[in-house]
Amino acid sequence: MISVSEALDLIKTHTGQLPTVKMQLRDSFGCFVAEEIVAPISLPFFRQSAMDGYAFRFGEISELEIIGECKAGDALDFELQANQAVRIFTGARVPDLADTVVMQEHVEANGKNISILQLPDKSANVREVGEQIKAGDQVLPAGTKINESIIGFLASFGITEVLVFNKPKITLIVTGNELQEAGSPLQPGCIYESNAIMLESALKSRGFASVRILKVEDDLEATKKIIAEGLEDDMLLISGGISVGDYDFVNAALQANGVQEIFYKVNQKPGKPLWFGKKEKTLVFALPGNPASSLTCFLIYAFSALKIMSGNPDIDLNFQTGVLKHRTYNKFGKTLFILGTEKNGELEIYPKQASSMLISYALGNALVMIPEQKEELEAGESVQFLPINRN
Ligand SMILES: Nc1nc2c(c(=O)[nH]1)N[C@H]1C(S)=C(S)[C@@H](COP(=O)(O)OP(=O)(O)OC[C@H]3O[C@@H](n4cnc5c(N)ncnc54)[C@H](O)[C@@H]3O)O[C@H]1N2
Ligand code: MOO
Repeated sequence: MISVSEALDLIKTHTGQLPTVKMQLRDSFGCFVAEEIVAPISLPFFRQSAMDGYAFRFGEISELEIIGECKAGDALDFELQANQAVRIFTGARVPDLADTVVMQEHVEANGKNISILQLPDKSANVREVGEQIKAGDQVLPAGTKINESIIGFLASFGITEVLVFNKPKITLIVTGNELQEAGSPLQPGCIYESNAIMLESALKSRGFASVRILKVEDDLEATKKIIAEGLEDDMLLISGGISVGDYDFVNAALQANGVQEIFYKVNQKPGKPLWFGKKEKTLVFALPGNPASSLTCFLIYAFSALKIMSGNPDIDLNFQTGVLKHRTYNKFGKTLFILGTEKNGELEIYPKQASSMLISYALGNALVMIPEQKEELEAGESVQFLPINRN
């Protein structure tokens, strides 16, 4: 059985970035920029007043004659003399011959004249051309993730579309005869289905909004058919049916669909029977059905692949180091993923850790990784953890 790091390396080897696409700026939130963006214009594009007040030529004279008015959106210019001022408003074009704006609170207005009561510094309250950024300068390097601030900044250049890596389209197939939808009392032998909504939320909260959910009974022919449908998308996630029972049909159905197996089973707990494969552009992760196994395999493996596909340059799992609050055991000779809470770098591990349970996942904020060769860890020993459930 391969190790966690071997599995991650195989995923990296077999996963590529999706093609780039020109996307409308308004739709680009969370996408990764595929090429450097340079400023098409300088910002500000023209000299602007930063205050409501009066534009004038800085000098000795404090009594000024108002010769006109310029409000935001006007394209006017004025031939200003040293003893003249223009009434001006925030965002309006500053006359070429004016170099300073005095805010209106600092003058006394007497009809067509003003007296400056408090002289500002020379050049005060004038936003110069290119003060923020000059035409041709770099706005963003390739690989930047687009957020709301960036969308606002790009919009201020008049940019309406950006070249980004496409976001993967994902199909999630949920298998299992025992799975019942919420809304009616549980039937004998059944459980409420919870992996679909959990994985859908995990995807959506990480910016992967294109998720189609399909459900199938434990039946080989039906599983083959639904997998063929799921293979249309960039990633196929399958929950359950990947173990060795007589009613686990996913492995056989993947093979029947010509999906190439890259690995099956990782030396870890939970999530041992993870299956990873590929058919043409589609990556397939068959996640073990136990809820904690499914989520762990999603967080460690499927999410790593999604990051690569979407052009995220930060493809590593961002493990952090913390110290254990209690002695902890690993009796399995496998990499153990266990849940706990982390506070100021100290990790308290929950007592209930099982692949069938979500209780510790739901309460925890840290997925702690215990290496396979470690049988016993002392209180105070350092371990790696992945922050989870933080926002
Ligand atoms: N003889 C062996 N049996 C099992 C082995 C093994 O090596 N030899 N491995 C065990 C491990 S480890 C895991 S993990 C599970 C994985 O099984 P499957 O991927 O085939 O999953 P299922 O059998 O379909 O379901 C397992 C478990 O999870 C519940 N489940 C499934 N889907 C959902 C869902 N959508 N929502 C909520 N709960 C779900 C299901 O009812 C089962 O209880 O295999 C072990 N067996
Ligand atoms: O690998 Mo399974 O997830 O231990 O129950």
